Amino acid sequence: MSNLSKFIVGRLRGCGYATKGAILLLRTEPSIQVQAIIGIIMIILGFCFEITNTEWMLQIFAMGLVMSLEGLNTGIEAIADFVHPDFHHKIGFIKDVAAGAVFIAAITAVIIGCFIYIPYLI
Ligand SMILES: Nc1ncnc2c1ncn2[C@@H]1O[C@H](COP(=O)(O)OP(=O)(O)OP(=O)(O)O)[C@@H](O)[C@H]1O
Repeated sequence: MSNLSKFIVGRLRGCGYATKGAILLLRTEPSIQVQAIIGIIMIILGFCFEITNTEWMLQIFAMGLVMSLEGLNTGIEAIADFVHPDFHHKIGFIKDVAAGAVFIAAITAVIIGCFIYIPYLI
């Protein structure tokens, strides 16, 4: 197999693992499930209010940002529990800052949502 073929097969395999991970997140993580439901509601609202292409881009970007950070947060929590299952203040710090990153993204998404939808409502 040539280097190019090996590269392409490797990347395709990587995409397969990543898809499996995304499905695993959606099937097992309540936070991601809630975010996915909110995302579906926002998509329906987007069609109802006929938002512009730029607004769609911002909305989809905000949703992707929150859900991808939630996935990273889940991974960090899993690593923390694996390397140190017992109580430790550093594990608490690690989990708190990872959750804090999701919170910042969620606040950002809410602000973007307000900028998009409030003008349609007033
Ligand atoms: N091993 C630990 N040592 C110290 N503090 C911890 C530990 N495990 C959890 N905590 C504290 O409890 C909080 C919640 O942790 P937990 O792992 O339950 O996260 P969670 O956000 O409830 O995750 P999920 O609901 O996705 O399982 C952490 O942010 C941290 O402050």
